[in-house]
Amino acid sequence: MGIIEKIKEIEAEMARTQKNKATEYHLGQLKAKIAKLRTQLLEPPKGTSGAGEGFEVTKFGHGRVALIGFPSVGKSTLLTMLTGTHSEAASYEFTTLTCIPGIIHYNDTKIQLLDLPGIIEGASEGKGRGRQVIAVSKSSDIVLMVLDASKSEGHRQILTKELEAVGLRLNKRPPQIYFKKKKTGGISFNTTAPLTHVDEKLCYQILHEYKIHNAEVLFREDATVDDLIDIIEGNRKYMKCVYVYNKIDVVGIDDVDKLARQPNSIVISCNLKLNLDRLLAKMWDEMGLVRVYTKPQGQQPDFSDPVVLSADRGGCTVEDFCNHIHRSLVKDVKYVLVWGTSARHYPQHCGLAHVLHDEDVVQIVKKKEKNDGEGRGRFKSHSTAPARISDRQKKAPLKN
Ligand SMILES: Nc1nc2c(ncn2[C@@H]2O[C@H](COP(=O)(O)OP(=O)(O)OP(=O)(O)O)[C@@H](O)[C@H]2O)c(=O)[nH]1
Ligand SMILES: [K+]
Ligand SMILES: [Mg+2]
Repeated sequence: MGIIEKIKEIEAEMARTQKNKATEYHLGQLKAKIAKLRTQLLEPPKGTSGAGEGFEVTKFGHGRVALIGFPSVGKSTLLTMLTGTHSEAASYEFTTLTCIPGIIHYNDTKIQLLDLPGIIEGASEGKGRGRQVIAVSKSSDIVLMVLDASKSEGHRQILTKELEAVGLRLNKRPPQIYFKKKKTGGISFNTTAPLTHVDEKLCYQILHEYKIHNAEVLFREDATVDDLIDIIEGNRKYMKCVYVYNKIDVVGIDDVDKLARQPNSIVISCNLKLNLDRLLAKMWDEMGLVRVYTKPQGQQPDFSDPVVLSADRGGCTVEDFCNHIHRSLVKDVKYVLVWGTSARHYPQHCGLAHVLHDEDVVQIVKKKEKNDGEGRGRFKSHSTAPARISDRQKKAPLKN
């Protein structure tokens, strides 16, 4: 029996089983069995990288965004509008068959946008080009789930389920469960919050299913069996997702209003060019990119050429900033001067661990270089509340 058949069989057994206190342990075990099989399913076939022909697109720019959605919701139309790269659009389904990259220039950063074939129910089990599409989505920083505003709301749930089945968790944070496998000592089960979904016995059973007999488990919140399985599997990817409802030109205003009020959602029309600027702003915000401008001593920073950092990709500390400029720079740094919202006063003397904010300005002071003392003077005299540098910059140049 193939893996998919095995999953189907267990799903059928779960559907047959009544949900109550007595069956709780059995159902938990079945969930773990399915999770194990799904992980097996994700392993790329031997001798391939998993992406497949037409899907191996080189990463480019400061971040990557994937367009995911049912066929003919307008993904390719949107890519063409936002990037200027042409991607074939037509009224028939499965017009797009490969991954088509385009570039969005926004806020002095470059974002790679990927158009993908439409996916359908069963994508996680390999229907259509589901597996390739999912592999590409996992490689991106955020997902834009494109939906047809005139079609069933159920599409969003179906797609979310398909992505969950392959280990993607949209707009969720990792469960607050500490888990560590041990060599000996048995299972130690602890909790710092009252649990209503999982008890010690259920936890043991799930671990047993994974053949884990020595481990430390600490629940820091009222997590579920699914959360526990996610932590044990350890291969989940937590991603931001913006729900993009396209084609609002063919929907009544009341329905548009309802969709627009849902969390993480934005309503657009490619045909009428409606709201595309708000979509870009939302996308950019969700990516959490941090632009840092370098200021050479005695000169103004170049505000058109930021170093772009990200908390999700590599981090946003002064050290990350230095490593971005040059790998060997960190060891020469004495301290840095920082202007911007991360600084308590201008300029603030900061060490390598200081966390930078978007639009901060940084001047590096190297170990052997003599500091002229100007920084310290300003440290005392300047107590203005930090503001975005780009706003301040228009009024007065930065000294140092
Ligand atoms: N009414 C309306 N139609 C749109 C809009 N955007 C795209 N379309 C139409 O929707 C159809 C499908 O567009 P595509 O861009 O090919 O959709 P897709 O999601 O890339 O489709 P596949 O590649 O087949 O998955 C085309 O006929 C578009 O002209 C819109 O804002 N409003
Ligand atoms: K289409
Ligand atoms: Mg398309």
